[in-house]
Amino acid sequence: MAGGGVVDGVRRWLRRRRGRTASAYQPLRSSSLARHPGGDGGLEVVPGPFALPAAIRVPARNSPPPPDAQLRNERTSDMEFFTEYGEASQYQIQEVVGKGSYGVVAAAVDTHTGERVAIKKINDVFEHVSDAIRILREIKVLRLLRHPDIVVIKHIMLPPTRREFRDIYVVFELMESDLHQVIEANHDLSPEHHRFFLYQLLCALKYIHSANVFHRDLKPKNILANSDCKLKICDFGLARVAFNDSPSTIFWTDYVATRWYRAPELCGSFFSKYTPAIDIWSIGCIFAEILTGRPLFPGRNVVHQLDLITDLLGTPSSETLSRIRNENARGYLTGMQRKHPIPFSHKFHNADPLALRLLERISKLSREPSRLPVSKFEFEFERRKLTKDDVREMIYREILEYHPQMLQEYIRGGEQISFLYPSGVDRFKRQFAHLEENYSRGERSTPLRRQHASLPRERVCSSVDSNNQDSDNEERRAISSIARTMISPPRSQEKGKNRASAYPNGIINLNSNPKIYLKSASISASTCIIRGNKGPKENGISEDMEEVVYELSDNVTRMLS
Ligand SMILES: Nc1ncnc2c1ncn2[C@@H]1O[C@H](COP(=O)(O)OP(=O)(O)OP(=O)(O)O)[C@@H](O)[C@H]1O
Repeated sequence: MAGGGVVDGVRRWLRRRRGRTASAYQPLRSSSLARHPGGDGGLEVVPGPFALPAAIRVPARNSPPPPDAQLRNERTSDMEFFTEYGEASQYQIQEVVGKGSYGVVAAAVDTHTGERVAIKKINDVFEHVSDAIRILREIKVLRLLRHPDIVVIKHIMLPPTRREFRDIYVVFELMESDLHQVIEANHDLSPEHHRFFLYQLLCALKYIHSANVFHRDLKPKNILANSDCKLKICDFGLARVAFNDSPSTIFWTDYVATRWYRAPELCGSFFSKYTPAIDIWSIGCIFAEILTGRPLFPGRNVVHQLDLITDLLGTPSSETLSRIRNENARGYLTGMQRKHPIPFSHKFHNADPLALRLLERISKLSREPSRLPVSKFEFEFERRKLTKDDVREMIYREILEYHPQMLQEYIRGGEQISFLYPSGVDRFKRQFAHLEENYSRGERSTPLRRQHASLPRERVCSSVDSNNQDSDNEERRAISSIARTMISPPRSQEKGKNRASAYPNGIINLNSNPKIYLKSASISASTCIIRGNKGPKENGISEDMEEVVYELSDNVTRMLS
């Protein structure tokens, strides 16, 4: 879909530059770019086309005072108490390193490996269903997208209870800073830095888009950075999965992605269908900011945003205008005084001409290979109206992905598993509260308000992808996951029963309450999958089954709405 051709373009640019200024390059310091994990868990070899540029400055973090004595004592006693179980004593929290509207992020040490990690605490996850869905989406996407240029979730702490938990603690690899701060702190970035940053961003984007995912909120603050110039894309809370190639209507009414990096078609719902070009646009804006040190289109509102974009790129052609669905947007742009594009060499005086050629090409959609789309079953929840309990169950199921033994028990239908594995969350809560207090004092900051997440509902006409063979295992896991978690089983049938057996042979009573129908649909799919190894695809699910599940889902959605 996106990024592939542009990545090739960057490689060519790098090679040409290398030919010209070979002496300026140092030997490769890292081979991390050389091997990218594929979506199927394998490795794809990507040529590392250039050496790493010089280290960059990353602003120092404020270090709050060490925890007080009481906390130290609690920590010691907690550690002793939990040593036997591993989980809770595994991380020693050190300092708060960031705050977003969804959580506080602290640096910590994994005492098992000595590695430093970042732990994000998300409070009151279920206060609003839309926030909880955003978090579910983010942890799911990050579990499925594994790439050196995308931040990795290493672990998620086990909540103390399955049905009542409210906070979650997600353990990420620790990064030193983000691109926003890097741009602010480094006014002397070299062309080598520009290229290396862009290369990493495009590699990540190629991978994200080929998995059929749109990030939708790319901006410098959502790109984590290290002083060795390593970048990693984070914050997938607004990401969406494009399920197939057929038309999909996306309602963007409450879309809240940062305006400055927003593609023009999102400044007033121009079209009914959007493409990965929205992310390519954001990357173009970010790249321009890397080149100049200033945001390219710092619009004060949506109308001002369109003014700034057309000031540089000119007013759209009448052909483009005629495709704009939204009358207000079309009217505004049609009535705008005609503007001609400004040559990029005038706007970016000192930039490498090859970089500018690339920047001009970034809005082209045509070079977008696709491969290994993520399973649509993983994101089947996007098509439903979910209750808090539904989302809680799904998040719990996601968390179990990081607790394999418990996952096995969960799949077998065990209910009392948490007794065996005490959660470390209570201790974390106290430590975070302490650190946050100091962090806020040091920063004189007030807690950020959560922006209510965009929750555009997508209507997708299902069609079966033909190139999904590599993700068969993922599909099976996903369907199995839906079966277990999409909707909790009726309370009356929960205790001590194997859930699949509550619906023998997958027979569904169409006269029952629609919610039960929904549950039945999921469970019958699971039953089929569990027994489905005898089917035509050895380890896969049949395409018919996909359609059956979707048809059932659609029926239920209609019945519920
Ligand atoms: N893995 C990490 N390593 C180091 N710092 C991090 C990491 N993840 C996040 N941070 C820091 O914490 C801040 C908040 O994190 P994040 O953006 O994930 O929170 P959020 O609540 O989703 O934010 P937003 O309000 O943008 O949605 C980031 O801006 C970054 O500075």
